[in-house]
Amino acid sequence: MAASARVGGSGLVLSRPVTFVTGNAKKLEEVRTILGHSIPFHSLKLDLPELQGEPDEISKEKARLAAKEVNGPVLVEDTCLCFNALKGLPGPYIKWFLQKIGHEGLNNLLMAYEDKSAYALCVFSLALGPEIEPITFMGKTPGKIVPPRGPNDFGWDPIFQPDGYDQTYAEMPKEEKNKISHRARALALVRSHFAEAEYTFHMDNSI
Ligand SMILES: O=P(O)(O)OP(=O)(O)OP(=O)(O)OC[C@H]1O[C@@H](n2cnc3c(O)ncnc32)[C@H](O)[C@@H]1O
Ligand SMILES: [Mg+2]
Repeated sequence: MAASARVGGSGLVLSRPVTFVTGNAKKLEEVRTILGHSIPFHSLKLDLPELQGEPDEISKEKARLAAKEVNGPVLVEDTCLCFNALKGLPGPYIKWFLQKIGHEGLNNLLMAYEDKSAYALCVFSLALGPEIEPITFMGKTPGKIVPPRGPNDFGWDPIFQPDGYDQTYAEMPKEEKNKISHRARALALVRSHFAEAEYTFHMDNSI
């Protein structure tokens, strides 16, 4: 199946709609809610390798790998939770830290420091095809790390309290999180990009 992109009348014409590739059902749920019908996309559940490096490079490489797998336009995202006292760590390695030491262990990492401030960072990368250099979009929400409060249904939500709120991500209504989250901020940029680029998506594989 050929996947290609070419410049059309007002913007790039793509061989098919964008596929959002993630192994995380909660991410997908938030992306669907935040984007609504503003960008047409499919989703594909695929566990891509957990890469190392700077957040934007990890996200770009993830997009390159996903575009090869899908052989077409893809959107991926990588989320980091960065502690200022630890110079940005665990950052992109938060998944393993959370899995191994949990909410309590993450709080304990900051025990020796007065500074409990942190930020949630979301980096989306859009690759229009396997041979096309990905473009990245970053969203950041500052806050602090607190002992867990609220339902434990999405990652580190119970221990992240965004600045200006007395609730953690887990305690606040989903609509509220989706207004101010790292993911919502990054997706606002993705949406502006799509609005400006005026891509046309074809279901026809022959272009
Ligand atoms: O397939 P992908 O998209 O990579 O999904 P993932 O679960 O592996 O996600 P990441 O590699 O981006 O790792 C981020 C970790 O942070 C968690 N996470 C991501 N977004 C979150 C959010 O908005 N709130 C709380 N936890 C989040 C997620 O469950 C992971 O443990
Ligand atoms: Mg991952």
